[in-house]
Amino acid sequence: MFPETNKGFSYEDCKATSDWLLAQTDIRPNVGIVCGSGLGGLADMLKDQVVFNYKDIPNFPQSTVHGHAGRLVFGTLKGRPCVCMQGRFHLYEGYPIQKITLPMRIFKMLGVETVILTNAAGGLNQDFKVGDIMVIKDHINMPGFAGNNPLVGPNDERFGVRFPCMSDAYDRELQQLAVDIGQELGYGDFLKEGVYCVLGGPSFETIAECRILHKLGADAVGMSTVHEVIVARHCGMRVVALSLITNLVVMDYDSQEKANHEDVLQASKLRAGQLERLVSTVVTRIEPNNNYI
Ligand SMILES: O=P(O)(O)O[C@H]1O[C@H](CO)[C@@H](O)[C@H]1O
Ligand code: HPA
Repeated sequence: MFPETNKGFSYEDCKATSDWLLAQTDIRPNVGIVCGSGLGGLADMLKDQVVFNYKDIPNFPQSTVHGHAGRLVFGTLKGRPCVCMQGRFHLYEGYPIQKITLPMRIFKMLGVETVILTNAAGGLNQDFKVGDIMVIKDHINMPGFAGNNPLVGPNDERFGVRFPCMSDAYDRELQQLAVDIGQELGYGDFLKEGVYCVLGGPSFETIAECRILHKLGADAVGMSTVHEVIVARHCGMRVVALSLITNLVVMDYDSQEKANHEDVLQASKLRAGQLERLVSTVVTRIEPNNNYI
């Protein structure tokens, strides 16, 4: 009934991968972190590291994008066991959508309860500046409008329900926690909240496309995160996601600005340290019993 490419990985495939990982480390993470473009330094914060190259992990795709190292790092952050993807997968790399989101199901099987995702994104909101950190409160899944959703294909109820709710995709308490911590750290001037819109990429948006996205209510645009969030929510993990605004999109035909990935990576360096501090503080305030301190 479903074409071969939509079948994704079975529960047993995912279990084989997570068992393979668990057999090689004593760390039992309850927080999973995904590093966006140029934000791989987040993984370097982990102590007592056990590192796996993606190429060595059964069933894992390979990272092909500059700024995504391709390593799964287990470790502790101020004593809290974590696992961190130093490099994620994107639709435009050519992998089936079920493959780019496979790590979320592996996270779940490793024992992860909370996923913290980061990304580099283009700012659509006219009040945003390069270097702003946006706490994502909602998303627009553009590829999903055309049926490109990671949950397409047979549904295995052991992962989650056939029709998962997405109106609560971004955990409100965790959002508030991120905002509160941002304020405490003195980030008020560059801490924003908003809606992230995902496109397939890899071409950046045209001026007309940016204008539409802005009119639709998106504050930032990128090529990731949303697919991972859908799969993470499907299997019941809580999600908080942060966009680093690395460029302002071009909305004006008189502008000479041109988006490019090297500038994105360069700009992510500006705030990488502060973003790392925000994420690590969020991690230390999440209790294993899912309460916040
Ligand atoms: O979303 P992350 O992985 O941070 O990467 C962003 O940066 C790349 C474009 O420069 C795209 O892949 C976009 O999605
Ligand atoms: O302007 C952008 N568009 C899409 N993805 C991005 N990732 C960083 N910046 C951008």
